[in-house]
Amino acid sequence: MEVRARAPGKIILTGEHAVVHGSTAVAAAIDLYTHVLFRLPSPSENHGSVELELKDLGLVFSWPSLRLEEAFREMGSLPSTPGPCPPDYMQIITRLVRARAPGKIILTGEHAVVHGSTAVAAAIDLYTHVLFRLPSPSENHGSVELELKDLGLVFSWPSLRLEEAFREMGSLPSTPGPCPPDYMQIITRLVEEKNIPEANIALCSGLYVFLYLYTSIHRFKPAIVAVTSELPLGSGLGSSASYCVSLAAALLALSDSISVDDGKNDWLTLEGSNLDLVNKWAFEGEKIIHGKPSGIDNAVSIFGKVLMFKSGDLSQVQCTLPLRMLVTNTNAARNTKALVAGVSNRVSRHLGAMHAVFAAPLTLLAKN
Ligand SMILES: Nc1ncnc2c1ncn2[C@@H]1O[C@H](COP(=O)(O)OP(=O)(O)O)[C@@H](O)[C@H]1O
Ligand SMILES: C[C@@](O)(CCOP(=O)(O)O)CC(=O)O
Repeated sequence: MEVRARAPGKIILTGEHAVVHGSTAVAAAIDLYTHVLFRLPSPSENHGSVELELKDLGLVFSWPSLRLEEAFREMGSLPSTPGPCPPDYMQIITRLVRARAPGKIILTGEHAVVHGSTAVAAAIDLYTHVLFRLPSPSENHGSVELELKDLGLVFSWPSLRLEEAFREMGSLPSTPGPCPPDYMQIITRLVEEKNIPEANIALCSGLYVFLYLYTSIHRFKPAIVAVTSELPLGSGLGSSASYCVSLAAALLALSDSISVDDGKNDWLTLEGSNLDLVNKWAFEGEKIIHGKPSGIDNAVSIFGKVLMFKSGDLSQVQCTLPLRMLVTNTNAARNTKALVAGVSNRVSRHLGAMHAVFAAPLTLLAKN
């Protein structure tokens, strides 16, 4: 069964805007139409979804019928006569996820941990928050938008532009792994197009991470992602890891890769394989920002509490008393990627001396 409908556009000859306030307007239909073709799938199509093809934009959206049924189950009854869209209905339609992940403080073993030594780190109660939402139908939003709220910056890539840019890649990654060089080249180009001022150049790596995670998990689907952080950026408190973790968690929560319980309004704590998946993606993000991270920052941001970490293995440190720490922000700008590379350079020149330095804090730990 198939139905086609069309309806024309209009031109307002006089009274535009005034008409909103009760004045008279004169308008005429024009002979440009929007066409809708609506068809029920044939039995052989084995089609269990509601599919929307926005042909002019080359976009297809599909919602499995079972998914819709599950999402709207909490609504007592669904509207069936024309009326304003009820707010709870709109919330289900727009789909919105908030995720947050904490920063960290490394108590001992910073840098040494990159070279296989043990480090001890604790999560702190300052968070990066990510809000990820799919636009409502009325927003007419054909872009992937990233709002960095604290910095007052908005970056937007039209979905069609992303699709065109990535067309040359055979297949896009969909499981966590290092960003392939040709993928990174395309991402770099997409960020360069934004002409980021020199003062904000450190942000570029955060944008690379965003585009890598977003396109790997959600391809080119239009969406709005807003980031805010309680952490100072680039001050050693792990803002990059908490950015990567909260971003990965928010993106995965609205994907098919992990399922979260929609029914609850409170914060959910991810567990088990879901947590591991977020950790893997976040670590790939950290690699983009830091070059060769140890993985301690994302591990602490993911698992919380106080952790002892060595070459990817971690164990929880039992603390019976609440830890109170006084942290001072020196406001001295630093670049973790360059520092990590600098230490590696020193290790290659003075191996013995550097290993003695790395081992010293552990001797202290062992004595206490
Ligand atoms: N809230 C955020 N918004 C955008 N980018 C962020 C945010 N937090 C961290 N980043 C990214 O992480 C980088 C800071 O990482 P890094 O230099 O390792 O410092 P930190 O010690 O805070 O982790 C920023 O330059 C940016 O690329
Ligand atoms: C220097 C290092 O030990 C920690 C980096 O932490 P931060 O991103 O500067 O907060 C590097 C690492 O462990 O990957």
